[in-house]
Amino acid sequence: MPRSVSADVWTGRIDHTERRSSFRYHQLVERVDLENMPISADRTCALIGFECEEGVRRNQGRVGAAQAPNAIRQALASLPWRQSEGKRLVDVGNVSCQGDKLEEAQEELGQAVSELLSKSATPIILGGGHETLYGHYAGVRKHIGNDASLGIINIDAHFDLRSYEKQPSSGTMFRQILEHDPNSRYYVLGIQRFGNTQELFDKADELGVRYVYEEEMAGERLQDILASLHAFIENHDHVMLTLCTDVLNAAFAPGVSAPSPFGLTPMLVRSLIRAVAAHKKTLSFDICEVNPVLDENGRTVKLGAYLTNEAIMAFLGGDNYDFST
Ligand SMILES: N=CN[C@@H](CCC(=O)O)C(=O)O
Ligand SMILES: [Mn+2]
Ligand SMILES: [Mn+2]
Repeated sequence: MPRSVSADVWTGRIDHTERRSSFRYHQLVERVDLENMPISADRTCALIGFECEEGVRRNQGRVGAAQAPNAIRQALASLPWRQSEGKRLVDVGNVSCQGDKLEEAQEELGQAVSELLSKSATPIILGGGHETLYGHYAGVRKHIGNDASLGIINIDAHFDLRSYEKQPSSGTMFRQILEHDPNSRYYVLGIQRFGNTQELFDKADELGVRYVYEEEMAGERLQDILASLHAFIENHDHVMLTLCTDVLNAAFAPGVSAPSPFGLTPMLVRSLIRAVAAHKKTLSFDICEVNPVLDENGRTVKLGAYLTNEAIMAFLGGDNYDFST
């Protein structure tokens, strides 16, 4: 079971104590116990953190991502809450990796994600290294059953299709999934031509992975990409979305294990998140690889919080947030 976070994490500027139109996240979020959480009648997003960097460590990366869940919460706390009554945000706390027990932590996260889905809440998972995705996936698959088709959309500079023969890591998850699950398909956007070895491109082709290079995503091509994303979503029973923050240009997101000098702009990533999270087939979202230890003046954490806010707003919808067109 996740452990709840301290109330200190959810503090920030207060403009008014009662007028909802002046509320920020920290005035609205409800810290709840997953075990006792009722089935949601209202549209509800549920934050769950995954304090884990063991996958990054195993993948020879730079650790620090385990500190991201609470750092992202603190950055979210002061953002304005612009949703009408009847739209809720709950926080069920953090699952933490103990020592090198990555697989146990991923299982625990999967259990929690599946419980959230069964309570009609939309899981918003704050990673953690990108190994968070495997726990996220396990929870979604448990909830939808083995026969439903699942489209996994990854916004990432990397394929994460490495061999897991020795051990799973933050670079292996999609190969783990595709080699065991015939009903899952993988679409990754933002691939760096020189951020992946030829072996990984070959593996992507072998496993039927659909991918778009970062350099193909600028300008007018975005409309075609959004159309292809829409078609991918339509072709599956359910969809899940994962964001590997290192897909962003290193100038905007220096606080990641493997920065991308030619990465995407925040505005483009925002468009992708809005398009996918607004679709009714999309069940859940995770943000991974934010590393507060490597950050510069909190800018990656802040950007991570803003992109998480975009996902939450798109899931909850409403007059100002109808991104589904
Ligand atoms: N999560 C993925 N990480 C990348 C790291 C690449 C790098 O360190 O350059 C990968 O495994 O390919
Ligand atoms: Mn990546
Ligand atoms: Mn990744």
